[in-house]
Amino acid sequence: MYIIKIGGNVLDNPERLQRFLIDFAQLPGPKLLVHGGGKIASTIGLQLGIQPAYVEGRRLTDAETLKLVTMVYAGLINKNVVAQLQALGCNAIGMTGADANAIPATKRPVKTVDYGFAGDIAGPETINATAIRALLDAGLTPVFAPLTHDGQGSLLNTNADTIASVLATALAPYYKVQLVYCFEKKGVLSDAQDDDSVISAIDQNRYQELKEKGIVTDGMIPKLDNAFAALRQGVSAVLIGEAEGLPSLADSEAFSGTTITLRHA
Ligand SMILES: Nc1ncnc2c1ncn2[C@@H]1O[C@H](COP(=O)(O)OP(=O)(O)O)[C@@H](O)[C@H]1O
Ligand SMILES: CC(=O)N[C@@H](CCC(=O)OP(=O)(O)O)C(=O)O
Repeated sequence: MYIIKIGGNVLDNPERLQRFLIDFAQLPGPKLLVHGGGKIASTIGLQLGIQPAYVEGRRLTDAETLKLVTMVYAGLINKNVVAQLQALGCNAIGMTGADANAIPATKRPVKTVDYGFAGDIAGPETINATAIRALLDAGLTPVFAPLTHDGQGSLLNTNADTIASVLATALAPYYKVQLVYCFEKKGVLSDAQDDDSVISAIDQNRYQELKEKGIVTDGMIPKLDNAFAALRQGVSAVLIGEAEGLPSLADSEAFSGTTITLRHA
């Protein structure tokens, strides 16, 4: 099955999003979509007087920000993506981690930084894979917003790349899972200024090297950490590429993005 993550810079662009959803709707077999939306939440937050703040790629989520991201992720983005997929003949069902107790989490403990209502997922074993499989078996396509819950009535904000990785790992015992991170660039680049400098494959050693040289930075670090975590825990394949790359997934030769591997092939 396919687990696809779509990032905020594509969600923010109606034409690119529509093209991506057309391709996603056409993917064969069971599939699941995880969306981000950090950029849209920040833009709408600023209009409401809420300043975005991040530490190491994770948003500081105070009580007001939690309300904001709940409205934006679970409401505006999730429901519009579901409606667009319905129009394309894909029977999507919108989800957060609270729905069907799909993704329980715990509020991140305060150490040097107080992340507020940010949720940490203990591991794939805490995911309600039974409920997600029931949806897939019913022919539905779950569309996850990046929200989890603490089991005591509070939603929590969780990085969308992490949600995609943990869901892929939790479903790996039941399906041959291909996890694909789609974003606005063609893949992991060796030169941030050159869109065509895609690195075709990255293993763990190369990743260390790229990090040390400052070639891989910012949001790409948690994305790659999540990619390797998924591979180590039974996910069959992890790919990072542009949103327009979905039609090439069936043919690995045709895929022009970055393939993540544990060790060099
Ligand atoms: N070597 C690299 N190649 C491509 N993108 C990179 C690289 N290093 C850092 N990045 C940054 O990582 C970002 C993607 O991660 P993230 O901000 O989490 O976005 P999203 O969640 O939308 O996928 C890119 O927009 C880019 O700015
Ligand atoms: C805790 C945390 O950082 N949550 C993220 C969730 C959204 C997200 O991951 O969006 P992209 O995939 O578009 O970056 C945030 O609020 O930005």
